[in-house]
Amino acid sequence: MQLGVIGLGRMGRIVVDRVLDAGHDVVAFDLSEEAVAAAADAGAEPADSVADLADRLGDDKRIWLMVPAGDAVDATLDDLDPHLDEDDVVVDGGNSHFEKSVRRAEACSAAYLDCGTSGGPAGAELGFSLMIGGPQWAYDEMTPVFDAVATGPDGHDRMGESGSGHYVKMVHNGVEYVLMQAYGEGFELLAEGRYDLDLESVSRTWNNGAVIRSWLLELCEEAFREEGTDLGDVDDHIAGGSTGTWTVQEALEQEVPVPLIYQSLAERFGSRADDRFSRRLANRLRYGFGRHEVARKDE
Ligand SMILES: NC(=O)C1=CN([C@@H]2O[C@H](COP(=O)(O)OP(=O)(O)OC[C@H]3O[C@@H](n4cnc5c(N)ncnc54)[C@H](O)[C@@H]3O)[C@@H](O)[C@H]2O)C=CC1
Ligand SMILES: O=C(CO)[C@H](O)[C@H](O)COP(=O)(O)O
Repeated sequence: MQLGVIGLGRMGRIVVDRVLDAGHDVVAFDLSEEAVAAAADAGAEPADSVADLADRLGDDKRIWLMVPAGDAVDATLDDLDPHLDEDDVVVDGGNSHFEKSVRRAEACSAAYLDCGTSGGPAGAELGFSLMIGGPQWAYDEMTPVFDAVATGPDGHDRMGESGSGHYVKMVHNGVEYVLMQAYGEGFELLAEGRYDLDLESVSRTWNNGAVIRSWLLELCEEAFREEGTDLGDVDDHIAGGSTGTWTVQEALEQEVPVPLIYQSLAERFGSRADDRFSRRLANRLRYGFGRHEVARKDE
């Protein structure tokens, strides 16, 4: 099969390499000329625009988008659409909002598959977990590519109709936030608690047979090994949060209680301010109701 890949960053480059390794052909485009040149060095055919990529693919185009979610997806689809027809297939492998994917599928001249991708850069060797939504025929058509990009045939499946792939990935990310928060709280208690513990040793021991072993726990072990048991100079600021926000918004709309996911998201937001208004007000209110001394900033 011949696959066009648009977006050759951390994730798109892995798609290129794994598809080439499986014996398929790849035509590659990115706004970054360096990224295109690097993909060409790896064996892909370089394209210098979206239109050029489409021309090089010929009939029955199979195209994988791995650009940042949002405007970049729409801009790419705007450029691509005049070159597409109903026999073509476009996969969006990024973290797009599922409702946008539904709208894009309706507007796209080709069959459109929304594909939640999990595994991060470690997927270069292991392969990804792929959660796919959209027409069955298009999923079947792309199966050789999904087999190559995923861990194998069990590493991908069609979740259902359009939007369902990105919906499942959105919830996956909400779960990811909670697991990170749970490990974080446990290790914080161990770090601040009664015993002088080596947290790399704790996580390594837990990773070997414990009920709570997992890949995220392996990444905790790696973090303590590389940063030290006190995490060295790693800041207490957590970036990101869009997919967790969408999960909470959807849970509110569906009236499904997800307190742990919300709490984990709130912890992220809280990490971005050292000077919380709510804490300052609570400090002052204790004076109001109890005449407790107000701690002042210059004290
Ligand atoms: N990094 C990760 O661990 C994961 C990322 N994702 C998702 O995969 C998508 C890609 O992520 P990364 O590869 O990490 O991002 P990245 O920032 O490493 O790469 C994005 C690439 O897209 C290119 N690009 C941007 N706009 C473009 C356009 N209009 N046309 C062509 N190329 C364009 C950039 O030049 C860059 O090379 C995002 O939606 C992200 O949320 C999903 C799962 C895991
Ligand atoms: O999807 C992912 C992992 O599964 C990506 O790493 C994503 O970039 C995480 O973003 P955020 O922390 O903002 O939710």
